[in-house]
Amino acid sequence: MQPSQHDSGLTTPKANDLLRLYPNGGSLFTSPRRTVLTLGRHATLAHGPADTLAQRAAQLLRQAQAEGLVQPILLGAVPFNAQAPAHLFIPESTVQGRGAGETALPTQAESKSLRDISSEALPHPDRYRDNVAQALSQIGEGGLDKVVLSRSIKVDANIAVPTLLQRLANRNPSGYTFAIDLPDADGERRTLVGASPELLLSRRGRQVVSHPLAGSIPRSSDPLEDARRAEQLFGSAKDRHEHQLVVDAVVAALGPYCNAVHVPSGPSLVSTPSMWHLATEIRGDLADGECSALELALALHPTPAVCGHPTAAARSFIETVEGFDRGFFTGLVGWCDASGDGEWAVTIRCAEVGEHTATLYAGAGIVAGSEPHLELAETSAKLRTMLSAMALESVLEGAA
Ligand SMILES: C=C(O[C@@H]1C=C(C(=O)O)C=C[C@H]1O)C(=O)O
Repeated sequence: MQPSQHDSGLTTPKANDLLRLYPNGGSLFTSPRRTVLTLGRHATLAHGPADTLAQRAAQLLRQAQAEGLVQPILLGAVPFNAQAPAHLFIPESTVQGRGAGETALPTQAESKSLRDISSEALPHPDRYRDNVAQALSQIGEGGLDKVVLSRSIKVDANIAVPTLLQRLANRNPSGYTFAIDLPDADGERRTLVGASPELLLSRRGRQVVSHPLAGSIPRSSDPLEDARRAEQLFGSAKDRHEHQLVVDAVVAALGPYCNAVHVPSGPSLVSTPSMWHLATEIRGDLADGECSALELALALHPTPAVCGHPTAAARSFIETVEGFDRGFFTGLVGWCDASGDGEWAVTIRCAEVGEHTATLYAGAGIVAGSEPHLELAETSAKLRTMLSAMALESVLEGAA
C-alpha cells in the first residue's frame, strides 16, 4: 500500500525536533501554536524611524517574495525604546513545526548548581528598593498611577544556548520560548534568549489576540501555600487595579483597528513554574485585513504591563530612575509573514547571552499599596526562570 502524504515523512515536525536541531547562530521562536526555526539571513531591516517600522518590514517581505523566497517570514526583536535600533531579519531558510503546547516535551535532567559564579546586580538590591519607594512617593503626589521598575544581573558564565533553550521550552510549553541571534558585539556572538509567558499580539487572518499579564506573586514549592498565594493574588484589590490599567490600555489601542473587541468580565490566573499572574485574554475582529501583526503589536507597545500609566510619565520616570539601558528587555519578540499574520510576545523572563557572560532582566509593576521588599522578591522570583534553567540559582543568594 502506498503511504498517504500524511505518513510519508512530510508531516509537520514536532517542537522538540526543532529544538534539538537549533544550532548556535540560528534563531527559534516557539509558541503553544507553532515553532519557527530559522537559519542564516537573507535580508536585515535597516535602522529607520520607529513610526515606519511596520511598513518597512512589510516592504522587505514583499521584496523577498519578488526575489523568489517562498513564504518568507520576518523574525526578530524590537527594543523597549522603539526609537532604538530593532533587530528584524528575513532568514535564509525557515522550518515550521508544531507548537510546544501540542506535544509533551521530555523533561531534561537538572545539572548541578555552580558555586562561585561572579555576578553584578544593576541596580544593587538596596537601590532597587529605594527606586520603588521613590515611585511610591511620586504615585502619592499624583500624575503617575503605575510604573514598572526593573533590574538586571550580569553573570560571568559560559552558557550553552541550545541546552538552555530546550530546558526553557520543556519547563513551560504554554509560553513563548525564543532564541534570537543578535548582531555580534566586540566580535562576540550574542543571543537574546527567554521564555515569556505574555502574548503581546497574535494575528491570524482577521482574528487578533492579546493576552496581557499584570499583578503577580511568586509560587511556592508547598502545594497548599502555592494555592493560598494564587487565591491571595486573585482577591487582591491592589493587583486587580494594576491589571485593569493594562487591560484598559490594550482595549483602547486595539479599538481603532477592530470591528469588535471581546474582553472577559474579569481576569484569570496564569502560572509559570516560578510565578502566578493575573491574565486577561482579549480578542479582536480586525476591520482591515491589511494591518499586520507587527503594526498592531507596535500600536500596543509599551503596554502598562512593562512601562506604566500614564505611559509618558512612566517612561520618563523609568529613564530617570531605573539606572540601566533595558535594551531588548520589555520590547517585543516574534515573527510576521507576508500576509500580515504573526505572533509577538513581550520580551520578558529573558537574558542577553554572550560567549562568556549573560545579562538577565526582571521588572515589577508598582502601584499605590506596593511594598519595596515584596517588589524586590517578585523580581528575584522572575529572575529564577532564567537562572534555574542556567543552573545558576545560587547567584540570587547575593542579589535577592
Ligand atoms: C516586567 C516583567 O513582567 C511584567 C510585569 C508583571 C507584574 O508586574 O505583575 C507581570 C507580567 C509582566 O507583564 C518581568 O517579568 O520582568
